[in-house]
Amino acid sequence: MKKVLIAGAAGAMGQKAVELVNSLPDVQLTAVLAPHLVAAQAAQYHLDATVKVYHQLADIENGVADVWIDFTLPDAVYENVKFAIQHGMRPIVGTTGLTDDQEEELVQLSDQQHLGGLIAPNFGMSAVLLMKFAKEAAVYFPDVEIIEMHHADKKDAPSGTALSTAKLIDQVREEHETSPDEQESLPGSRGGDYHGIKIHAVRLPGYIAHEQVLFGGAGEALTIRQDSFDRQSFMSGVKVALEKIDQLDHLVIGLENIL
Ligand SMILES: NC(=O)C1=CN([C@@H]2O[C@H](COP(=O)(O)OP(=O)(O)OC[C@H]3O[C@@H](n4cnc5c(N)ncnc54)[C@H](OP(=O)(O)O)[C@@H]3O)[C@@H](O)[C@H]2O)C=CC1
Ligand SMILES: O=C(O)C1=N[C@H](C(=O)O)C[C@H](O)C1
Repeated sequence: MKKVLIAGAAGAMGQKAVELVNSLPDVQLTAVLAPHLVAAQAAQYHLDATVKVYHQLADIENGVADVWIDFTLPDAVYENVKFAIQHGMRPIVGTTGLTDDQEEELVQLSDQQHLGGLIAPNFGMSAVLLMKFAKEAAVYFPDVEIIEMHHADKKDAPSGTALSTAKLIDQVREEHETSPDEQESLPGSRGGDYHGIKIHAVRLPGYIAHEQVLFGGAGEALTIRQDSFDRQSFMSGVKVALEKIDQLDHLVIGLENIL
């Protein structure tokens, strides 16, 4: 039986992860890290009496779990995952906002500890396919912009998925000039800029997680779009990660690399 700790168990994604782990026969939820969850709320969050509730990293006991699932916040994820690896727990990380340097440090640390894991900016199949198709299209359409749309509570911008999409496109598209004399009469109007790829982040109630990649060519355009209408859409990816985690001998970046 694989023992699992969920960090961020009281959050929107953490609650879905608790439901998933509770539904699987060969894994057991043994602990959660949830800073503000009090004992009286445990049942409401589907945590049975055997689940240990920790409020801070320092309290977590050795051996409490084999796997660390992280759906927390951009400013917490690095310390959490470092702690997990240092204490022998294989990380499955959905939290976005890790910098390239932090990701690299965690990969090195997991190599030193001979511990595999996964960091995935998106566990949804539609987003994984969108990124794959966008990378393919960018070879033929180097002019591209990204629009991501999320719920109003999202803390980070742009989304991890949008940033990953831009990085994948950047790997394949040919060097080319963007309009050098462009001027913004309202600062920020043209969006964020990743190596010349504009990223626009929309935050509105009613949305969950959506992305469009717009390619423009001479007299034609191509739009690739994905929509996550429900957070359940991310759970099939987390389930695959749980199934494969023991076979990973490296900290893998991207769900597509374990499918
Ligand atoms: N990879 C993927 O497929 C997906 C990734 N995400 C990402 O997952 C992350 C979480 O999203 P979401 O669930 O919507 O966010 P929420 O704000 O709903 O939940 C975040 C949770 O993290 C908890 N938390 C805050 N600080 C810490 C800490 N230091 N240690 C442990 N827990 C902490 C919060 O607890 P409290 O409120 O008590 O402070 C809260 O319950 C985001 O980065 C988001 O981008 C989201 C969807 C899909
Ligand atoms: O915060 C979210 O909701 C999501 N975050 C991830 C991201 O930043 O890409 C994945 C998905 O877009 C939902």
